This record gives sequence, structure tokens and C-alpha cells, in this order.
Amino acid sequence: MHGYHYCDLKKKITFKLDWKFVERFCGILKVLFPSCTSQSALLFGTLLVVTLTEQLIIYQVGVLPSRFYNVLADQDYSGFRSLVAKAMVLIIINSTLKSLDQFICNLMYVSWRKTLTESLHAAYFQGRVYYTVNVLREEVDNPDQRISQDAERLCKQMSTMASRLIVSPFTLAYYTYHCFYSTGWIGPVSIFGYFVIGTFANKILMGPIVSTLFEQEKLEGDFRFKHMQIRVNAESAAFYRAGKVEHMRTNRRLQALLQIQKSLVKKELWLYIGVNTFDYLGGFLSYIIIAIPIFTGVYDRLTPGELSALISKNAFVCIYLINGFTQLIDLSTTLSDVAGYTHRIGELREVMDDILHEQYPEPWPAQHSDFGNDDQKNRNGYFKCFVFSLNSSFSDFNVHAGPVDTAFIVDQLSYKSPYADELLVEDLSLTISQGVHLLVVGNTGTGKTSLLRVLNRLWEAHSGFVQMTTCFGPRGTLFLPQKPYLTDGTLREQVAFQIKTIILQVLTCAVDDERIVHDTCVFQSSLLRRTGGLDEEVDWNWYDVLSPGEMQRLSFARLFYLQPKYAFLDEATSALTEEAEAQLYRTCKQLGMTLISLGHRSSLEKYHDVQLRLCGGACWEITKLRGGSLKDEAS
Ligand SMILES: Nc1ncnc2c1ncn2[C@@H]1O[C@H](COP(=O)(O)OP(=O)(O)OP(=O)(O)O)[C@@H](O)[C@H]1O
Repeated sequence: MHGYHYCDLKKKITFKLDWKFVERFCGILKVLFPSCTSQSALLFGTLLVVTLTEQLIIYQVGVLPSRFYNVLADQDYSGFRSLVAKAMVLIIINSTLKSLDQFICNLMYVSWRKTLTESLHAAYFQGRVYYTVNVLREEVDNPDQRISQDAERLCKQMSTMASRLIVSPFTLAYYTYHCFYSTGWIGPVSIFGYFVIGTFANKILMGPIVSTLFEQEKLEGDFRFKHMQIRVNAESAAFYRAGKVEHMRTNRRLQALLQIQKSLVKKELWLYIGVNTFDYLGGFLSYIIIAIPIFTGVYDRLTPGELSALISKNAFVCIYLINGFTQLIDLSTTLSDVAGYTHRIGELREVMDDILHEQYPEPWPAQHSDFGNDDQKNRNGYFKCFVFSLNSSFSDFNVHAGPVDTAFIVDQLSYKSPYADELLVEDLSLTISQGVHLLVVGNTGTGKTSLLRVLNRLWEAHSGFVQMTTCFGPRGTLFLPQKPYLTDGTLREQVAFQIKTIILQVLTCAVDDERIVHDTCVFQSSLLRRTGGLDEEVDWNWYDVLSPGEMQRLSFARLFYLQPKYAFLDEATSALTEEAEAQLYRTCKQLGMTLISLGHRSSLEKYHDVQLRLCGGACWEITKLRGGSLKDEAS
């Protein structure tokens, strides 16, 4: 993954408990609490009621021992019986409320995780954001980990904080009043001062933890990614006997992760020392508060008995108030975790927002067609108008008015790969029109696939103009990438993956079954037998169980099923025999598709009318081909 290449760059950015954190946290809160009537808000309200009731009951339970002293001292048997009954009821209510409190916190965690992850997914899978984040934007490491793990941990930590935080304003206000009532201003002022100092000290101690936690999460993602790489490429690695080298590399990642974890543990030690010192000092603070008036002679007129009663009473309220504050300070370790995860998720949200604004400056998603005028051209010459087909999975492409029998009009187009200075192709002009089969050839790395990336708007053009005049999808244009794309699920989902969820009822009809079976069986009769049927769920990874040739055949089955007008085939038959290639090309033409093929094989020439050769050094040439042997057959 690109993230770790930029490790040094990332290290320079430090994440703290600063204004940025507050902004990002508020942004996340807005997602978690979209409205006052949202599930999270209702749960939060219920939690508030439960924790407040719990506090009242706790107070009642707290005063029970003193009442027991009374009835026992008075040998009041009936009073004792009713007190035992009351204690039982209170304890049952208390434990029920405590469990309810935990239960609501857990429900809130699930609800928050759902809301946050779904909101991240909504941005991630919108348009081509997932591609840009993973391939082109290096400032965000491990987006997958941020969405799957960091979001989960943030919600977990926030839910553990919730019940303690939610009730603290009420308990603090209540005990501040009592403290003021019994000690005068000296009590609350000293305790508030103590809390401010404690908070300040903890903020300083938390600072380095937040950025270290951020870094730790990044390395955690890198480590997991390494294992995923091995899992995905297990066979290739085994052919290379790569166990030893991968063992070393994976261990290296583990060491880097463990090192940062160690440093996090060390930094946390100082925070724990701070928190514990604050806790224990708090215990003495009440005596210090009462000592001041005693030593300054304010209580000189009191008898020793009156004085000890006053000390005990003051100590009680002060300890309660201090306890309220120390509970807040104890949350600093959780807060530093929350801050780390908030920065990671906040940063991802900002980058995804940025990409969306860059790629779709107009409100998304537009539901109407609005053909562009000159004002709508962006800096690369694209029109910023959106025309969407009914099928939303095909809806993230800009389609413009143009001649009906063309797919793309390319004018003076120059493009280069990201981060490179040299152009791959300069001032390319061509029109991809119906019935004219185009072959794109050229040496490795001359920019053949990049042309498709630019046409598809995965990459921005350096200059020039690209107009897409036919929509993407069935009866439009379809791209078969060099590396076959397979998703998880049934065979039906592989062949008809894009429209399955949209028009399920159409797919389930017999005609479609027949088409899929036909498309699949013509080339892969064994595949249907292996899967046990079109809708049989398989638990295998399609990339592991299909040979490259089978994957390419499956891609063609999808093509025949979707039947686009224009098919862009990027080395789509490179793993097949020439006979199989001929058969597939023949079927494509019989189905009336216009083919735009990229490849190295000379055997491809005969299926095309025009050849675009990318010569390297930004040069290109277009020539007419004699071939077109299958054209006649098709017509
Ligand atoms: N994501 C990327 N980031 C940066 N550079 C890239 C990226 N993808 C490709 N490139 C570079 O762009 C150049 C053109 O790549 P492209 O895939 O278009 O080559 P190609 O002509 O299709 O080659 P082949 O015949 O091997 O498929 C190459 O130098 C490649 O390294």
C-alpha cells in the first residue's frame, strides 16, 4: 500500500488535542447525531435518564449503612426488617439500572458504529473516491483500516465514556452546591483550581500520546496489509519460495509496530502517574481545605467535638466533589485514544470530501440531465454536466451530448502518469465511433492502459478535451480491465454483478438464467458444475480458484450478458489461445459491439479497422488496418 512509502512525510504531521481535534470531533458528532429524533439521540436521552436515576438510587444506597447503625443501636426490630426490605429493593433497582446503563451504552456503540461506518462508506464508494484514495492520494494511509477498525474503536471508546460524562455535569453541580453550603467559597474554588491544574497537566501528558497512537494505528494497518498481501498472493509467493523473505519483511513491519507500541506504553506511563497522583492527592485535598480556616483561627471558638463533626461533614462533600472531578480526569487515557482515532477518521473524511469536491463540484448526486455549456468546462476541458442512467451503479460518469454513433471524442489530448513529469501522449485527437474497431498497440509502459484511465476519468488529463458521448453500462460502453475484476458471491453475481441489485426481478426470470448459462457454458461448462448452480453461494475466493484464462472467459461472459455497444478490451485475451480469442471476438462482433482493444499480439490486427500506435516519448500514430476479416462475417 502506498501509505508507508510516505512514512517520513507523515511523521512530520503531529496530531494533538488541539482545535483541529475539536473540529474533527464535532464533525463526527454531527454524523453520529444527525437529528434530535435519531436513534442515537434517543438512546443518549434514555441513557441520561437512566444514569441520573442511578445516581439518585446510589445516594439512597449510600446512606443505608448509617440507617442500619441507627436501627441496630436502637434495637428496633421492625425498623430493621423494613430497612432490609428497602435495601433489597434499592439494590435490585440499582443493579438493574447499572445493567441497563451498560446495555444502552452497548446499543449506542452499535448504533454509532453503523452510522459512522455507513457515512464513511457513502463517501468512499461514491463515484471513484475509493480508487483515488487508494491509488492516487498518498496523504491517507490504510483507508480500509480507518473505516473498519478505527471507526469501531472510536465508537467503543466513546460509548465507554458516555455514561460517565453524561451524568458528571449534574453530579458536579449538585456537589458543588453542597460543598459551597458547608465550606463556603474556599471549598469549591480550591477544588476547581485543583481540577484546572490537573487538566492542564494531563493535557500536556496526553499530547504525545495522541500522535503516537495515530502512528501506531498506521503501522497496525501496514502490518495487516502485509498479511493480506501474502494471503492474496500466496500461490505466486509459494512459486518463488518467498516464505523466508516474506517472513523477514513481515517481521520488520511487526518490529516497527511493536517499537511504536512500546513508546506509546512509555508515554502512557507518565499519564498514568499523573492520573493516579491526581486521584490520591484529591483524597487529601478535603483536609487541606478544612485545614486553612483551622490554622488561620476561623474555628478557634469551636469545641474539639464540634470541630471533628465539621471536618467529617466537609470531608464528605469535598470528597464527593473531588471524586466527580477525578472521574473526569481518569477519562484522559480514554480521551487520548478518542483523539487519535478522531484524527484518523477526520482526516479520511476531509480527504474524501476534498476528492468529491474536486471530482464532482456540483451537488451530488444529480438526477437530471443538463448538457454543458462553455462555463461548465473544468480546467481539463471536461464538461461538468451529469447525465445519469436509471441504473445508479453506472451513474458516476459524465456523458455529453454528441453524435449518436460515437463513444468518445478526443481532441488534442495530452496525459501523463501521476507524479511523472514526462507526457505519455501529446495532442492525441481521435473519435471512437460505432463500427470502427480500434486497436491500440505500443511497447510496455507507453500509456495504453493510461489512455483508458483518462477516458474513464480515473486520471485527469494534462490538457486537451475528452468528450464521452455514450453512457456507461449495457447498451453503452464497458471496460474489461487488464486484471479481471471479480467480486464475491455467486456465479450470477460475477456475470451480472452490476445490475443484480437494481433489477433483481428481471435477473431471476428464466430468460436471464438461460443467457447466463449460455454465456458461461459456451466457454466454461465446468464452471457451472463446480459452483453447483447460478445462485449457489460459494465460499471460495474467485481469484484463487480460477485460472487467468478462466477469469478472462468469465469477463467475456459478463460482456456478452451486458452487451454494450462499445467494448474496451485491455489485453482481455492475453491468457487465451488464438482460437479462443477468435471465437470471443467473433461473438462480440455478432452481438454488434464495437471493439477497442489494447494488446501486443499481432493476431489482434485482423479484428480491427484502425490502429493507434503509442510510440513512446509522447508520440503516436494512427494507421488503417487491412484486416477486419471478421467484420464481414459479423455483418
Ligand atoms: N497508479 C500509478 N501511479 C503512478 N504511475 C503509474 C500508475 N499506473 C501506471 N503508472 C505508470 O504509467 C506508465 C504507463 O502505464 P500503462 O499502464 O498505461 O502502460 P501500458 O502501455 O498499458 O503497459 P502494458 O503494455 O505493460 O500494459 C507506466 O510507466 C506506469 O509505471
